[in-house]
Amino acid sequence: MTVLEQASNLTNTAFSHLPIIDLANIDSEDPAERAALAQAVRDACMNVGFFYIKNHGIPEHVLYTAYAASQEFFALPDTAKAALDITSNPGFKGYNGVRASNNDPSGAGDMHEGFEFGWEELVPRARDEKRAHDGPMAGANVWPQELPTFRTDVLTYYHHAVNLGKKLFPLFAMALDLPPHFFDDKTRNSAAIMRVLHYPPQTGPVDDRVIGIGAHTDWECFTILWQEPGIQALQVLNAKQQWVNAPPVPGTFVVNIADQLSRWTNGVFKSTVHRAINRSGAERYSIPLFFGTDYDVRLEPIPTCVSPARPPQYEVVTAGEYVKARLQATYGH
Ligand SMILES: O=C(O)CCC(=O)C(=O)O
Ligand SMILES: [Fe+2]
Repeated sequence: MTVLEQASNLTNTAFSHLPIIDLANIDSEDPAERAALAQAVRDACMNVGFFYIKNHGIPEHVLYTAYAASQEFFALPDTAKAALDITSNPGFKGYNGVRASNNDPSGAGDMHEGFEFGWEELVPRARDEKRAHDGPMAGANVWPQELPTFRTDVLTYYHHAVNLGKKLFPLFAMALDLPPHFFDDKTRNSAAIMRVLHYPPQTGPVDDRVIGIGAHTDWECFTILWQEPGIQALQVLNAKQQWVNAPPVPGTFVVNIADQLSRWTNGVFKSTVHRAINRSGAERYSIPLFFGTDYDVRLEPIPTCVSPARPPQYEVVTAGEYVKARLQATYGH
């Protein structure tokens, strides 16, 4: 079945859990195995917009080191974190405090603090060609001077996650009836933003307008999310408007389709609403990587996703313009 045939046959059943996709065959030489994997990805992207991936290949110690570094960062005094405030750096890099962001326009501020950074070589370069095309999103990363290994600890995980993201694009391409390398020349410059997040526990009565992160969709192509083990917080909205829990599953990441890929696929892939509430009583940390296309790519509908019966649904914008507009709305500047 072509991608559009499958899209027009969708029954819109409300999902009750997120599928788990095993990436063990991602490098398989066997076309049948790769096709089966691409079909599983297509089903998940059309029906849910979210899935877990296992056998992703990122070593546990890399994750643990980034996690430990983020705990140290958020334990710094407020003055040290405020010195890196996201509103004083171009290109939305740096720290945002508790309730400084608001992902749900009907909310009153997200109950988390975060720290954002984008592409940077592990060995810094005076002029990084990969950053020369960032346009509206241009701006260097900032790092806490108090923690000498923080930069390396989180950037090491960043590079692993970016490499994993690059391996997912051929699967998305195959799922969309495109040649496997369709996205290669649109993802040369790794427009990928990582955010380390800290959610204080919310106990007792909770104002629904002030939750960990309010209901939202993500803005890039897809997100690869690491969640703190053992703490349920993430919830995903299904077609019946029910919140479905997406608990951490050991050895997996959550992957979700975001707005760029949904717009690019003319709505064939779903960018699904989600939120997080930490009612566990303990601190919670999570680390999303938002993987976009190069910021100068125009999000024109992919040809396999358009037909007379399914005309283009979205205005064409560049990826950078789209992300910047959403960041401005969320951080209020
Ligand atoms: O922390 C989480 O589980 C979700 C974070 C999230 O949705 C986001 O940062 O966009
Ligand atoms: Fe999100």
